[in-house]
Amino acid sequence: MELFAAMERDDYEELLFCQDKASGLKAIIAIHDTTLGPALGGTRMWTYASEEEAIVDALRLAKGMTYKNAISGLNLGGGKTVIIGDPKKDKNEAMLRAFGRYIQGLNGRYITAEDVGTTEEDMNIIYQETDYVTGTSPSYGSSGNPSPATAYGVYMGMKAAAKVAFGSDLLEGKTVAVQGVGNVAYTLCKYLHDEGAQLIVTDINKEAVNRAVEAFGATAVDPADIVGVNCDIYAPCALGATINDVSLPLLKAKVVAGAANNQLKEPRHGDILHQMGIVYAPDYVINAGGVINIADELNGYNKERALKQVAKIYDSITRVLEISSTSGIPSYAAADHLAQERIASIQNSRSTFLQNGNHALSRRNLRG
Ligand SMILES: NC(=O)C1=CN([C@@H]2O[C@H](COP(=O)(O)OP(=O)(O)OC[C@H]3O[C@@H](n4cnc5c(N)ncnc54)[C@H](O)[C@@H]3O)[C@@H](O)[C@H]2O)C=CC1
Ligand SMILES: CC(C)CC(=O)C(=O)O
Repeated sequence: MELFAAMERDDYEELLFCQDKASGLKAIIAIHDTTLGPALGGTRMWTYASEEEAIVDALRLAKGMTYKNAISGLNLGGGKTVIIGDPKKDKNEAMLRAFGRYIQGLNGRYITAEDVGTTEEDMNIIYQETDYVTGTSPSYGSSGNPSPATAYGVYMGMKAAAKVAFGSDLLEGKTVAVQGVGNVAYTLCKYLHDEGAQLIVTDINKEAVNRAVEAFGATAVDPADIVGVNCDIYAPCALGATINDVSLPLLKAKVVAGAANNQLKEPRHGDILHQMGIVYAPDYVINAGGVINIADELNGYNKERALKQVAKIYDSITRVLEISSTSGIPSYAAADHLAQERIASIQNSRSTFLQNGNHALSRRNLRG
């Protein structure tokens, strides 16, 4: 893989490879863009088939965070980490602490949190080594695991998409097919069940499926069958790239709205969804609840204030779908325009001189 070419394509700032032989740490921190502020994005631990697959995932996820944070109105840039390994077998305290020291070395350019394969307890361990970690336990004054806030945002965004597709945002009586019933999707299923939606679920983890069947009376199907089931709404809530050439012809839903990052394998799959008349709630808009919640931590966490912000995902999805409809462009493209516009407007605003610690004048004053 040509690393610099890959970074140049989407103008990444930095790619950091972190290795610690004793603990087994092999991590990749990708920082895409810090125009709006420090890069904030979670740490994913996964058993990648190859180092290249891990790098590509880190890069794609980091760029997604830049756009997510921008469109959500946050003063944060985009970054993400992947740790190569099986979170059930390979994770250990020394590894997380070694990783924490790498984050500390970035001196605030990157702030981490949970993603697939990492937990609130892991963030508490990382916190032993760095200040630049969020999603630690509430006892540390933090907002805790971001998944419930993410689920709430997905629920609100799904309602907004349903309004466009079905003329009403009521989900009662609608059938929702959920791919992956992990941390986010379990809470999402609770919201949907409470509103009277019917659930069809799948997961590669049997326990996760059983939990949703028992709690919400969901119907379970095999992972290979979920995309083709008869349903009104399809909610991808596992890993990325599941909207692709294989899944698209099978899709029967009128709406795609779920928590997973990077749902479209390639942008052209978003074009196909648009041509098929399927209402697609762009992933990084609908799943921003976790980062919106966590961003509130940086000002001293207030749950009520944070969840009010998360609820606005309903308006963000409505706006994106309106632009898509009036401009005749796919919804993912409408979202990209809005995110790019915000970054450009900050980048292009007049840069008036402000004396700060980094300027030569201040350094001279400090030296006396
Ligand atoms: N946790 C959060 O706050 C946020 C999560 N996301 C994204 O949402 C998605 C889910 O995240 P979490 O719920 O936190 O992760 P999780 O690890 O708790 O849940 C993912 C679930 O998907 C299942 N899965 C994996 N591959 C599958 C497949 N091929 N078919 C069916 N099931 C499969 C896993 O067994 C697991 O139960 C991820 O893409 C994540 O990046 C996005 C924004 C925030
Ligand atoms: C705070 C995290 C939930 C942010 C993140 O990594 C994401 O939104 O994917």
